[in-house]
Amino acid sequence: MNSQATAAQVQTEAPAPQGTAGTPLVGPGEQAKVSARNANVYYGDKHAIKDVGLDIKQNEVTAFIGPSGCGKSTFLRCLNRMNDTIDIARVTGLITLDGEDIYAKRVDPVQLRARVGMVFQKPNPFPKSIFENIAYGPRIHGIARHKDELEEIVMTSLERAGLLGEVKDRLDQPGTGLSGGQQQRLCIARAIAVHPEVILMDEPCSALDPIATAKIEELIDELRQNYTIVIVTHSMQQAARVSQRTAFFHLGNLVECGDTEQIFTNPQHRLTQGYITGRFG
Ligand SMILES: Nc1ncnc2c1ncn2[C@@H]1O[C@H](COP(=O)(O)OP(=O)(O)OP(=O)(O)O)[C@@H](O)[C@H]1O
Repeated sequence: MNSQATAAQVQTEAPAPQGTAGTPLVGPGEQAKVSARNANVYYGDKHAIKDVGLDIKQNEVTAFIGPSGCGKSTFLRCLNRMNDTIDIARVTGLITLDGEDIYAKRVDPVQLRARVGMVFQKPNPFPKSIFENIAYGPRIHGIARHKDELEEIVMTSLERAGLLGEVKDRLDQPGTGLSGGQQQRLCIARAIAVHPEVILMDEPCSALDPIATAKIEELIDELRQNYTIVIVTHSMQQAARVSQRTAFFHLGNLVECGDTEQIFTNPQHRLTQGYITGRFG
């Protein structure tokens, strides 16, 4: 695209992004794995997420970027009802998984969170053995019927999380004794063990060194063959490396969402351009 066209397409108005509140964002014939329409989140009087509409495609990595406090984590938590655990949080609008309203009365949030797993900023293994960290979820969700099956799930999950080789001889040792990067991969293995369809990651590398970060990024790329992944990140380099789609948030608005390459090379909104070029944020 030439620079004239680019300049013409960069909007100069304040963030009232067209098409983010309710229009379908996936192409014709495409089914979004997760969709939001007119999603709002309030913490008491504070309006933290404002009329957001977004489609998340299956087997892709979608990155949420934007300045601190813009609502990335709040919106991420809408996608598996983690905001339910915050007393003052209120969510309105429609959020669907495979077309079904996840806030419908019949939906059990615990079952939902097995389908839409979460990995947090700080690795948070349970104070139990490596084996038990993984086995706990399948056991309480009734996924494994007997011991052999449980062992199989633990091994497969560790393998998929790229951790099996490092821990196979110490499965009975505490998960908290692993390095930070290993702990985060253990948390990813724990999420995988209950057979999720979507994995939400809230700044999963922010507590890790560059080598551990690179391992998690490689893992994210592998995992998207089998899962739909949404990642909140402060690192634009990370968003560019791991995601196929990027959504830029600002002051609770979804300003722009598109192919990652387009967002980073040809953003449509001046706020996105300002953020990715480091002019604010
Ligand atoms: N539990 C809460 N109670 C009240 N306000 C909250 C709560 N959590 C978040 N907020 C507010 O909602 C807004 C969005 O916060 P959120 O953590 O979602 O932003 P973020 O983009 O993820 O920020 P960061 O990049 O710094 O993690 C902020 O103004 C924040 O202060």
